[in-house]
Amino acid sequence: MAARAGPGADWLPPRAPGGPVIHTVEMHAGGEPLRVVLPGGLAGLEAPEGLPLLALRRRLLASPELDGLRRLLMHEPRGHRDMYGALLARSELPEAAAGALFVHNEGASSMCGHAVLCLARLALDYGLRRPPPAGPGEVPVTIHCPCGPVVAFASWDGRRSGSRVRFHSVPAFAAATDLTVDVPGYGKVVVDVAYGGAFYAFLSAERLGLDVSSSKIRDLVDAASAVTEAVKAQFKVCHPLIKDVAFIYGTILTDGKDAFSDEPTNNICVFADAQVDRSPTGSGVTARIALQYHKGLIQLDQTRVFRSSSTGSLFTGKAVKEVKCGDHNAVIVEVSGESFYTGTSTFTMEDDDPLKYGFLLK
Ligand SMILES: O=C(O)[C@H]1NCC[C@@H]1O
Repeated sequence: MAARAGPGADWLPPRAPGGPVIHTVEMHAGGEPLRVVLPGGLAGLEAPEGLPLLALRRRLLASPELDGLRRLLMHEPRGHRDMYGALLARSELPEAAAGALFVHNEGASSMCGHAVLCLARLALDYGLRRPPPAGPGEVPVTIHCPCGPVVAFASWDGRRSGSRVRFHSVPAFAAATDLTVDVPGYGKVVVDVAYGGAFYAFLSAERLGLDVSSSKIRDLVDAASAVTEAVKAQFKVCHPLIKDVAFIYGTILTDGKDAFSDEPTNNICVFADAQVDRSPTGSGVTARIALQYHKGLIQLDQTRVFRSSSTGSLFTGKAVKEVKCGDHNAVIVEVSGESFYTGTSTFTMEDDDPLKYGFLLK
């Protein structure tokens, strides 16, 4: 038999009869990966006509089979502890190019800004959003996220999308400020809690005796994870409109530079199961801007630059409109950044593989 040179009819390896064959598009934004499964690409995740996205997310979280496929895609050997994914499905919102279920090493999140920066491009390039007949220009692309519809704006040159993308967040707000929590190993710690499509605890790393730019990632991850667990245990988070998003997703350690400046401010986001964002974290930038606006540290349309302390990648953020979210004074935040394609993959599995649904090193 001639050696196989590349994809063709017989390229797939021996695999479980009737087992999954999952095609993905691989992207990143600011270094944070995104493994995308297009609508219909994951058996069992089809969204019947009109099924609300949040119901589909609940089904994903409750189904051992679907969670097994999440682990197959996210965990080793096909992924790794810090892999991130978007499982796309039909949305009940007619204006949405797709519904997005964001998955990571532990489960599913409510918002993912770096993913929206990727998905706006993919929607145009893969036909989920028809490009404008008018030809080149900036194109609005609505991605239906668990936190709500997010409108992104991607450039289109008539043939393909461009790498720079921006999006307008869902209403973002400060949920608590100067909250004291007791963090095992660190004592009493003062944090803020804010929502940018997902709830995060915020504090400067120096409050934990660390430096967000020079401390070891391991030390930052351990400290941030301890803060997350403490806030989860000591603060009841709630969202006025969507109960599914009412959970502390992670902790963002900052350089403490919250007052407006033209200089970038550094942060690192630790979320899910000690997972580290390589990007500045789009939903985290959204929540940080909302917090800074709440504290009167920035004005509308003042752009700030956010740098990921893990890779140095940059996103920008600015509050563009005051809104209400229940009783909260909230803002719509515009986040911008660049996303890129890194390839495609096809994943299969063999029935007798004892690690067929993946594993994570502790
Ligand atoms: O950019 C973001 O918002 C996402 N990146 C990984 C963690 C967050 O969901």
